[in-house]
Amino acid sequence: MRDIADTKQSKRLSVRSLTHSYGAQDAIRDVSFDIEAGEIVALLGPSGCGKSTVLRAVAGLIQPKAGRIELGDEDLAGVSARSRGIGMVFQNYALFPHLTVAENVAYPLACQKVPRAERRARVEEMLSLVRLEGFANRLPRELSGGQQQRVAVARAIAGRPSLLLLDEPFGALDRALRFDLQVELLHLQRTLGITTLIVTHDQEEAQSLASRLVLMNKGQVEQIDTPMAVYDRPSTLFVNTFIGQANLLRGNVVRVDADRTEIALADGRVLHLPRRLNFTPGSPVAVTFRPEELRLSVTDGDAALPVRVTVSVPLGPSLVHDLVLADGTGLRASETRGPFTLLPAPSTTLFATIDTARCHVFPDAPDTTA
Ligand SMILES: Nc1ncnc2c1ncn2[C@@H]1O[C@H](COP(=O)(O)OP(=O)(O)OP(=O)(O)O)[C@@H](O)[C@H]1O
Repeated sequence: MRDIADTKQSKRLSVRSLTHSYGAQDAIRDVSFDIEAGEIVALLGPSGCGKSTVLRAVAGLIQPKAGRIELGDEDLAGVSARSRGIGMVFQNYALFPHLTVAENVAYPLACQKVPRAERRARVEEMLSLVRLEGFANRLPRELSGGQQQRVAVARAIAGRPSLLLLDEPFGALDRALRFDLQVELLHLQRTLGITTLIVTHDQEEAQSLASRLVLMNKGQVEQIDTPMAVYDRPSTLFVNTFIGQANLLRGNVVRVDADRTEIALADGRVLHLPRRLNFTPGSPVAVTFRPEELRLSVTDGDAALPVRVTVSVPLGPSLVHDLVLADGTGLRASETRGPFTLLPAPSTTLFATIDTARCHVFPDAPDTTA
């Protein structure tokens, strides 16, 4: 372990204005982000948003139409995939089926012409890192899915890459195993300090592994921030609705004062937000708020919205309520469950108050909706 940790040569990855198209349609446009040496960053976004295209370009598997990729001080434009010093683990990046576990892990070392004795020592070290010491002579088909992915990780890091690329590495595994492997990967990544880019469409995976997220939508970057910042301070409506759960109400700005903004909702009720927002009166807006930012009461209040309970579900320590407004708009509220919390009966009418200090407001143009 000390051997590899001491000789790590993690490098900073810099991606600038990366653009690529397959045929006439742009797959990614003007994508820029950096990963500091030793950092783990997740590319996150819905299916088809261009995550794998970015990864393939970084790996050297496709030649991007425009943009610049640098690893350390080196521009990767003219560097072949093999010579980039990058380790890769893909969801379906199959192990060589006819080679044993040890031979699979040794493969990149053989390509690098590492002497046989050193190769053997390195394979042992890698298998111990991924906790597969006793499995060296097995064939891949004699391993479980999780064990196979561990071998794939061992193979990817055996060549001491300066960058590790992971594309949905645990996508094929069940939830519990996925979690175990995520924890192991995080430990491994921290031990070795390898600069890592992970692609996933699973936001929990991204949030639990990465120090920063690159949120992509329709081929473009929407926000780059820490997991907490993208949740608390989403910069676009897409990010707000993609990360975590968000309720959405449409309305129009009716008045903007120095310290408050009034928004008329579709049903005529007016929300008073305790801050000045940068909208002109008349602007159509989308108001969003998390389920935990909606408070329910049995009595009507000043700015409360009457809601009908569809269903209330206890989820561990929380109680989640699905609600519907008179115009049919669905809302979700969640509250911490106490020993005396009662489940409201379906169809009960309650009054919902939005935490207007915490809700977000975005321009409501068709192209900003998720
Ligand atoms: N080889 C290809 N030929 C043509 N179009 C492609 C090719 N690969 C990807 N695309 C298209 O480019 C866009 C981006 O695809 P990409 O695979 O990068 O998305 P993704 O975010 O990784 O999706 P997923 O999460 O489903 O893997 C999509 O519209 C996809 O259909």
